[in-house]
Amino acid sequence: MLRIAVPNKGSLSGPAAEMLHEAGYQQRRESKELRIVDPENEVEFFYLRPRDIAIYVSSGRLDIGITGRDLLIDSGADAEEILPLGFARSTFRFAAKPGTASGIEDLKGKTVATSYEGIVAGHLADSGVDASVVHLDGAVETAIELGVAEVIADVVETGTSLRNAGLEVFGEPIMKSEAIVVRRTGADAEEPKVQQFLRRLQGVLVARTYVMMDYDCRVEQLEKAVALTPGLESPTVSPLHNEGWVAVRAMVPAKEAQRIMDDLYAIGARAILTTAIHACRL
Ligand SMILES: Nc1ncnc2c1ncn2[C@@H]1O[C@H](COP(=O)(O)OP(=O)(O)OP(=O)(O)O)[C@@H](O)[C@H]1O
Ligand SMILES: O=P(O)(O)OC[C@H]1O[C@H](OP(=O)(O)OP(=O)(O)O)[C@H](O)[C@@H]1O
Ligand SMILES: [Mg+2]
Repeated sequence: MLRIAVPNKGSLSGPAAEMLHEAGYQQRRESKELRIVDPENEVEFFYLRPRDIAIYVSSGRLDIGITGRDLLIDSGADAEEILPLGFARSTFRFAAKPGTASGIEDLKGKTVATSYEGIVAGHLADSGVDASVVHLDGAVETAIELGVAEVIADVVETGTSLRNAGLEVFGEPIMKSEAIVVRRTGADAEEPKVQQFLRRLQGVLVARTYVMMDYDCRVEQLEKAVALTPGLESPTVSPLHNEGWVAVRAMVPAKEAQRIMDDLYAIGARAILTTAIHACRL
């Protein structure tokens, strides 16, 4: 049975459960459940604090886990990223009152408040900057107003929390994060159960980003049309009853679907349809 760690709370937990559900796995019915078994899929899910997940996985007691890239790096655990999942995207940045600092070199001798001490201490050491780090559990934006630190380092998504606290980011982003799948560093990459789990999640990612497109076009326009819809391997082309016409079917990126439909129409394609993909294996 594959043992998988899933975030039990916070920004990662809802979207992770949704993705697992879309991939055909049973998920817990109420938020207090700590573990569930999905016997049909031979998987056991453990609901853990996102911050702890890389540590459990590195111990080898759990096979894989879903966490944030920033949390993996912060933990320093012996675990590695094997698949990015595209949700909970954020950057990790320094911020301060406007005019306080413009680059990391300005942090010398200052105090930085953060919930991600591992990332910040590592980044300061790599940059050769001598600054103090104070660990806070959350709401670190308030630490400057309350005099605990001159600078903070925190997760930034929309920037609303910083704006509300009258703070501004400075310097280069320390890192970019998103939800990821992790496993113990050097664990068997070919393990069939792990591979099957990853293929299912990849199927969800593709189903979310692609749509299926069908259209009819004249044979003379086929090469131009196929250049607009190259598909993954290559599009399916079938003859139509009307001579001189073919039907074409290909997957296209959902974001580009409307533009591609306009371009196909412009070269004479007709009956252009898109349909959602619910699941797939590539
Ligand atoms: N506003 C946000 N937008 C996108 N990702 C976020 C946001 N806040 C936190 N994250 C991501 O969520 C993960 C942290 O999860 P964690 O549960 O520790 O904190 P949280 O989501 O802020 O929840 P809480 O503060 O309620 O405990 C990190 O990977 C972080 O990058
Ligand atoms: O750029 P934004 O869109 O404002 O998002 C970033 C904020 O979201 C998270 O805070 P959360 O609400 O989880 O509170 P916390 O600081 O207590 O973790 C994070 O710690 C930032 O404060
Ligand atoms: Mg938070």
